[in-house]
Amino acid sequence: MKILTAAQTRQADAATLLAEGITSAELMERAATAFCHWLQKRLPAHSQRPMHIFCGPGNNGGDGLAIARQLHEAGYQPQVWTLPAAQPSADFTLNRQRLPAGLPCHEIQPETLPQLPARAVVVDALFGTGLSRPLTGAAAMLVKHLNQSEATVVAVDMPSGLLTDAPQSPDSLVVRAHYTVSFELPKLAFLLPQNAEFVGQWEVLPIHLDPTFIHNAPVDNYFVNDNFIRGRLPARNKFSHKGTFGHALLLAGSRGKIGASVLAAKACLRGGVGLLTVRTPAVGYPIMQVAAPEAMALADSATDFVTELPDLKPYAAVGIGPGLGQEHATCEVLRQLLRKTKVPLVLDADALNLLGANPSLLKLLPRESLLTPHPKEFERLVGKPARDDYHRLEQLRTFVREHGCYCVLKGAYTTLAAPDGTLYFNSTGNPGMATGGSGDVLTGLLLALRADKRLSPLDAALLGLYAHGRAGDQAAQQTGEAGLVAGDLIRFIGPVLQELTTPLPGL
Ligand SMILES: NC(=O)C1=CN([C@@H]2O[C@H](COP(=O)(O)OP(=O)(O)OC[C@H]3O[C@@H](n4cnc5c(N)ncnc54)[C@H](OP(=O)(O)O)[C@@H]3O)[C@@H](O)[C@H]2O)[C@@H](O)CC1
Ligand SMILES: Nc1ncnc2c1ncn2[C@@H]1O[C@H](COP(=O)(O)OP(=O)(O)O)[C@@H](O)[C@H]1O
Ligand SMILES: [K+]
Repeated sequence: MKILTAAQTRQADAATLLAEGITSAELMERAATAFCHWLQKRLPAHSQRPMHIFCGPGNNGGDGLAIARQLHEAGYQPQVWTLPAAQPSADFTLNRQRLPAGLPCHEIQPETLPQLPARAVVVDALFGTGLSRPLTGAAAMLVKHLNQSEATVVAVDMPSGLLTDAPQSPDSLVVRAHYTVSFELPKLAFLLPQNAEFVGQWEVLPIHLDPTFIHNAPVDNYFVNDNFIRGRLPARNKFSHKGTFGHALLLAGSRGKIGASVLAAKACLRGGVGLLTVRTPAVGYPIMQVAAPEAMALADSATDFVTELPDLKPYAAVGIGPGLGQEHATCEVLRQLLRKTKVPLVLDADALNLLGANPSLLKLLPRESLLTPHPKEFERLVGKPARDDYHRLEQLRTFVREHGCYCVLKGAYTTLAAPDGTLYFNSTGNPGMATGGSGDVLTGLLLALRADKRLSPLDAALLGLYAHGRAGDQAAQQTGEAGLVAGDLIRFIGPVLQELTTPLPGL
């Protein structure tokens, strides 16, 4: 799914009017109907909860007025509030005129702000994608009032005051919505941690914007949902053998962190690798052999950490990092690996910390390597903290372009950056996965997919992220989010990959 900018959304709007031969008021009516259906499913008219719809001067306000009329017709009793405005938009004016006589509509004044008890439902239709500057005056006063109330707030398209694809100044006022109901495609603002307190739970409803426009629109950002993933994992050929799926090498573990290597090894095996060899410090050798008998283990001559790089000839892909430690000898293993390898690399955890601490290593990074930092590891990699979440995304684009690599910034909506700077925001996963070892499982799974010669680097990375999150979602249904441990994810990798496998075409 593409993520459009605010400007592109306006163009999509215009293209739709042209392609369908409809008026902007008709498209607005469609958006309002979609919103009302969403609300009616959750809040029946007979609930009798007080409802206040706050409308701004533009088309977001126009949506609010159309929503008010439609809800009134469906038996709700909303009250409408408009901001004083010198030049409201044409569709605002039209929908203001179309309000039925029995529907109360007031202009907002400081002394007439309504009481908003906890039972009240607020529809925020003040500003959407047309926001052009921080809120001041009556709008600012109203947003403060909404944010101080205990009412349930549902934002139309955007929480008012939030910009669609750029950070606003830190002291800007923004509505804190519990729900944001938007149209057609997700907005970049919804995917960033710094906006979570404003956006709440978000959803996009289809309003059938022109598919040709969307298809042709050039974008930097994609939202990775089920549709986007379908068709990327081919079914296994009847005559395939373990060589088809590759022999992976994993360098992982140190004393006290052999568990990380076991989690990554098991995830790699469940991710469908043909063969797996794990280079483990001697202390991990018996543990690995017992915990993951399907994997071959190569014991290092050092007891506590990895100090020797095995001969790389047999391997189709190499993963390095989980539980590795940052000993000097281990750093030298990484250096040799970066120099010698000719096959895909997956780098995680301490391998990334070593890269961050040794810029000379970063220069050796082979093209198309896949790095999987969480935000702190990413900060160590680039050497300076991000000003905000938008700046971090820019740092990510710069980093992958400079190093010709793929980089996965982990967290909610884990973001994959491709070497050309395109960003892919993953839609699966849940906060239950914020538990030690989840990242090790991801490394193992990605290693398996990079060893599979049938997959492009991009498809392997997208599939790995999506399947990892989906395994987390399925695991959490059984364990609950708090009860989820990283090992639970591994059990679900196989079934999830099966679900995502492309079936034969139907007859
Ligand atoms: N394709 C779709 O998805 C569809 C989108 N639709 C809806 O249209 C919405 C976009 O409408 P929009 O372009 O009219 O912008 P909107 O957000 O109402 O604000 C613009 C007005 O606010 C003003 N203004 C701006 N900032 C301000 C400030 N800080 N303080 C005070 N005023 C400020 C600005 O004035 P100006 O900047 O010109 O001075 C202008 O008057 C979109 O979010 C969705 O709800 C649907 O109807 C149909 C399908
Ligand atoms: N709130 C969340 N929503 C979705 N996924 C999450 C969330 N928190 C963590 N995750 C996922 O869990 C994994 C955690 O990785 P990481 O921080 O490296 O953990 P560890 O180092 O303990 O293995 C990442 O894949 C991340 O995307
Ligand atoms: K709004």
